Amino acid sequence: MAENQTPDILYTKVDEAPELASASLLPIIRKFAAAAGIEVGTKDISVAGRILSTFPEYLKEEQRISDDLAELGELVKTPDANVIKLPNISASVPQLTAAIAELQAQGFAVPNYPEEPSTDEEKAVRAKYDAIKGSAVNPVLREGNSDRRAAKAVKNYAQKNPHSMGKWASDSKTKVSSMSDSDFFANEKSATITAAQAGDAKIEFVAKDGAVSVLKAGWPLEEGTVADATFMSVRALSAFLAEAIEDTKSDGTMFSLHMKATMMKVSDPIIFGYAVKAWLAPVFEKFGDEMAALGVNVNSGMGDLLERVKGNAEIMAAIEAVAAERPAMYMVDSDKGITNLHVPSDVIIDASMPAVIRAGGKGWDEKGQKGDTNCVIPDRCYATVYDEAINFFKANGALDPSTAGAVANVGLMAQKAEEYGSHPTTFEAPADGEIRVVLANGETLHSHAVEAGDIWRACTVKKAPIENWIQLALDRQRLTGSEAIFWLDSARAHDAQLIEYVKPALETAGVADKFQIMAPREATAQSLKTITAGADSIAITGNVLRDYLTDLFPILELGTSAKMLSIVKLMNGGGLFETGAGGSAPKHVQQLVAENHLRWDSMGEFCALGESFNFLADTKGNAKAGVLGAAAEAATQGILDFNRSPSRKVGEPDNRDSHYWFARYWAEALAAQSDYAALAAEFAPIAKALADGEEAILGELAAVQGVKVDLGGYFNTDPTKTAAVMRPSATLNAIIG
Ligand SMILES: NC(=O)C1=CN([C@@H]2O[C@H](COP(=O)(O)OP(=O)(O)OC[C@H]3O[C@@H](n4cnc5c(N)ncnc54)[C@H](OP(=O)(O)O)[C@@H]3O)[C@@H](O)[C@H]2O)C=CC1
Ligand SMILES: O=C(O)CCC(=O)C(=O)O
Ligand SMILES: [Mg+2]
Repeated sequence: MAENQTPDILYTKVDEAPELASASLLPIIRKFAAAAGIEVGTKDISVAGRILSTFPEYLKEEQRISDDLAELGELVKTPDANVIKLPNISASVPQLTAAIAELQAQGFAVPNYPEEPSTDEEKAVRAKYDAIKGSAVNPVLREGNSDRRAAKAVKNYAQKNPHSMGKWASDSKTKVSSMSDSDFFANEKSATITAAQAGDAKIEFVAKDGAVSVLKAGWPLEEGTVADATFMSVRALSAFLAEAIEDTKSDGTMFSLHMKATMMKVSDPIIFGYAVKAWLAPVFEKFGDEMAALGVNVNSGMGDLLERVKGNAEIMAAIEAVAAERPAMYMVDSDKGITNLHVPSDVIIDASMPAVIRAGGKGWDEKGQKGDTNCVIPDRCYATVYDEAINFFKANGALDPSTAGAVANVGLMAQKAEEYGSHPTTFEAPADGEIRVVLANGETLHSHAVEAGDIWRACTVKKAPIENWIQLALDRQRLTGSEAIFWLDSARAHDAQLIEYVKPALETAGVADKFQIMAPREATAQSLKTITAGADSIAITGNVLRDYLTDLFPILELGTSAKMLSIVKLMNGGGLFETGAGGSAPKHVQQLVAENHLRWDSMGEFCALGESFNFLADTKGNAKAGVLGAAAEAATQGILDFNRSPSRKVGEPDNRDSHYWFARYWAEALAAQSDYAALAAEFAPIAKALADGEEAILGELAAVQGVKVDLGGYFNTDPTKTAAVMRPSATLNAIIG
């Protein structure tokens, strides 16, 4: 590779558990790749990295770093992209402010997050931080639709080694509660943009007196784009939340709220804030002004609120008095007193609802007791999936992972598709009035009468991504012969527009009989029936259901979504290989710091690695990459066959042990192959050294566990300290270099 050229493969530097894992795994990957002349570069997309690259003017020359996310965002639009993307933090405001404080303490003079920006400078800083906040990475890199599924070997392993499942009682009181009206589902309008309507649209607010203000101008709508608008009435939301709290109390269950405040970074923290307000309603009635003066912002959660009011004994007493009257609360960490409402990013629906369902409908309350829970999901667009799953398991008992088939997913994700691209077009109504979408030709596309504070949003999905998604579905169905269902609700405005694309495409391809179109509730019931019978199904879904289902089904089938294969065929020809379908597992970092055991499972990385090398082989005719890819697949199989995945408990093999085994099986497979004699010769002594060193290496890895460790930071760890913690085997390091 010539200098200054993009490396053959780019591996992302992220945060939390997967980044710790990289400190051990990446040196191994680099060594093996280098032997085949393949360069593996890195790009920093961590939240700390994004903060530092955004504020060069606040930093000393030597502290400045490049804007790697912007560079990657360009690269994924080219056929040369070959990116291995690990999960990264999508920061809520409390996470963002914690990261800022840590960087400042480390000597980086980045500005504070302006809670209430007033000067122009503060407003500019706030706008920059808002671009770092929430799901700021994935939508930039996802220039393709997603193909998420369990590799055959992973699925076979799960069937042979079924994980534990909670029991579902038919009289379980666990349920899903949603609004019955005035939510996003009820108010949705959708249309497909015609040639005459295409061009830069704007979003306007029309006050009661007729005054028009522009909420967003220059909003490009291309021909063929499906453009939606909807809103949630906050008056109805507040009434619903108050009722849900009372209902939970009379059920004798615990209250839980499941949102996606990270990807839906504008709307969902607001909804979360209304829940905090509803929970503490009597306190707000009495002390609303005092709390406002103390800078309370409910959208940041109860944790932030308590921090601000803790000096006021009266308010604290009022909060305690309310707690005594409330139902039990679903906890994030009952030992530490962290509730569901503490931080908006602690309970994230895609991971949290499957965890409840896998546990047999159970959560943990303040006393650390297991119990049934009222799962509050205000909007109905997708809540029906969980409602139906819960009904299904109440009626049929828990899924049996030893016999269950698999639900794979083909997700419409490219180019900020659907709700997950809506944050720049989400607004709180400034007053009572009307919000409308006005097209380039002057026509009003959608309009809604709103009340002050209502959460209005518009979102789009473009024609080329829709067509690409349908094609991907056709390909996956043809390759597998599985049941294939488009999860689309003909009674929902947006879905009805998509069906207008899907039906003719299926007819043209002559495969209409191989696909079904079902609303999410019916599709859930059908898919669960199919996998219960041991067969497979392909869920062809929009972006939100892609996210939800690729945690739900793997967590039920495999025990975790960490083992998913997550391929994004980029629309311009490149490849983005996401590792797993889960997140950055903050719990795992806490455990590592407390007892030097990292239970992160790198199966997602292993699967992505094989795919990435194979892709390099296919697209660049790099035969050596193909050999490395096949050997990486054999190593992945070895991890499964010999049970080398990390254990959850200190004192047992962890993430680092699994990397040793991966390196060993990889080297053995390379030494054994005959396609490239030179590679075999190069890896034979490495394989031998790894085998000869087994006892020493495993001993050195085991010896370090059980004590506290220091990483020199949380968001911006010290690379030397992290490497020392994650690479504690001198014997292994001597072989890997
Ligand atoms: N693609 C991406 O970039 C994604 C990023 N995120 C971000 O990650 C953070 C945490 O999100 P959260 O919703 O809590 O989800 P996580 O998936 O990080 O955590 C949920 C649980 O899943 C299990 N888990 C996840 N990955 C692994 C793994 N590789 N090995 C073993 N177990 C695993 C762990 O459970 P156990 O208790 O069993 O160990 C973990 O505590 C947030 O900042 C979120 O925004 C979230 C999803 C995707
Ligand atoms: O980008 C994010 O915030 C989370 C992404 C996610 O959960 C997913 O893609 O499954
Ligand atoms: Mg997800």
